[in-house]
Amino acid sequence: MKNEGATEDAQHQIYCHGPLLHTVQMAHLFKDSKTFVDMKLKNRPEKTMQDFNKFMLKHNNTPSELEIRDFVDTHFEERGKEFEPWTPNDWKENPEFLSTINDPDLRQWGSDLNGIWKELGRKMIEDVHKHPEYYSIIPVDHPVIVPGGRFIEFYYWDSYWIIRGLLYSEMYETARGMIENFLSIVQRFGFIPNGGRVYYSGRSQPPLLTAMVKSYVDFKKDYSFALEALDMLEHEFEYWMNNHTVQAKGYDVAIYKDSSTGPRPESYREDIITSGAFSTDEDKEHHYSELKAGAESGMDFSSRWFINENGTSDGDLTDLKTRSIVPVELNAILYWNAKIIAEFHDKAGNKAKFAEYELKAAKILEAIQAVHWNDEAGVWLDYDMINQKPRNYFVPTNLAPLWTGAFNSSDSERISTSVLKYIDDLKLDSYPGGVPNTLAHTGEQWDFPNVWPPMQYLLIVGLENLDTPEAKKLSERWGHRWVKSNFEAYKQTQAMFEKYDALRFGGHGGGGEYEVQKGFGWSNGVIVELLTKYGGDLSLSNSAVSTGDDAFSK
Ligand SMILES: OC[C@H]1O[C@H](O[C@H]2O[C@H](CO)[C@@H](O)[C@H](O)[C@H]2O)[C@H](O)[C@@H](O)[C@@H]1O
Repeated sequence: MKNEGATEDAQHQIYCHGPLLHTVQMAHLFKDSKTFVDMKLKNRPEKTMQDFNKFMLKHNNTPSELEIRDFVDTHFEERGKEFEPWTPNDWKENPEFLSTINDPDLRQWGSDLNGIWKELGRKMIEDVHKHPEYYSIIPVDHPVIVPGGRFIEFYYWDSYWIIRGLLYSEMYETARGMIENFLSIVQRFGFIPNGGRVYYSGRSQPPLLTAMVKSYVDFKKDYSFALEALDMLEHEFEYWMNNHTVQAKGYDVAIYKDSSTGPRPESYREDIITSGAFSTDEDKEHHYSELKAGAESGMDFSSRWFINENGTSDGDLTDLKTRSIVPVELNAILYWNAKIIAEFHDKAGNKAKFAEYELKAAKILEAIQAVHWNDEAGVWLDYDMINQKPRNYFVPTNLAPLWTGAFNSSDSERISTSVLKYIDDLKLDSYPGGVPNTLAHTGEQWDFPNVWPPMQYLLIVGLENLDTPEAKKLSERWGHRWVKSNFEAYKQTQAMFEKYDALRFGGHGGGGEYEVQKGFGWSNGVIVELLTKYGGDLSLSNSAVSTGDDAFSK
């Protein structure tokens, strides 16, 4: 019988940490560091490690780049070997949402986006299930829709917007399969890794599985699925509450963090380079943890996570202090999870469990009010635990409680007035390409001028949830502008991008450590939903683009 522990250990020594990973990644054989950790092994992991040890001995521990390339060629297959061609069974040429779109060009675009689901589908070959140790991919039973480009596996938070898009496209079986994969992953790992690779298994991403189940259940009116999922949803919720909470201002609040050691395997060289600013191994290790916590937030990377010596957000990656910042949206999402779990228990008639989760939600809401709400700014703010003060910097997530319902609806009028004033003061409505993620120009991809689809969605839905005429009007304006700007980019390039440019109507984003990616899962999901929402009255002929002059009613 094979020693499974030793096999897993060897697999992790190749894909997650150790001298083989270090040697190959530092040789810079591939333009994108992620390429190597996605490659399949030609031999069992133990044999690969034995060969590597002999190889290092033979070359006196200093092999040349050519020799390392030769080692990789003889021991690894090119990336992508884990998948087989797949067309989703439930793909429909003409889902209902298309017929609700009046403008013919927008309708054609909606149809193109519906077609892209087929290109983004990935099904694993049987061998992955039989011999998972040869791969870095995490085996799952059902096919998935991936973000696209370099991202050829599932990503946790991306899947929320992808699944909603699939539901609007009536691809119920694919959407449900993706959720079932996640439920089985919670069973196996206790939580959901950042993405579908073993090298992502020290961290997660914003916990949106419960909201995915809620979306599915609302679309299909199928509460039985919610009840089947309940155990695992509770399990994931408890994972976050038990492993990711700290005390701030006397309240239990959640933060992003990571449980592994060393650089990110998929960006190994990049992390070694930035860690050069630190002299001790301990400081380097802290830096890696901050980077991985940033990746867990999904906003990798952003000045949002910088705290410099003066307690401000000016700086660079060496100032990352992700683990010392209490993020608004994470707590707002956990509140949402508790409320949804309570609702599912209520449906199931579990009175005690319903009350238990209502209480958990109420406690989180209290913490959000006390730690994040800021009267002076008029919105919620992240909290700096080092300097024990709020971080008054713009991020769309400052409005996250509106999206997840983590506010008292009886306060809507008051919140609406202050949030709209905040938006006005910061001139957030003045950007032709959408609301930027921050107002800081750092060159990092989650900073100015990049605009991210999930964050536009958060703002549009959040303002709408405020349910005041002014907030709803702005929500619709931003929704229309987002659709038109994405359409313009698509018209010019025939592509959907992972991020866009606030400064250019129809411009795509850039910056950060990898090239801007096309595809793109969450971008398509958001537009399919917005086309369904606005398609009846949205017209391209009236395509004047606001630069803020006709901003929401003042
Ligand atoms: O390889 C660098 C990083 O890439 C991922 O992050 C970015 O893409 C993800 C997929 O679209 C998205 O979920 C994330 O918000 C983006 O910043 C990956 O998630 C990171 O862990 C990885 O280090």
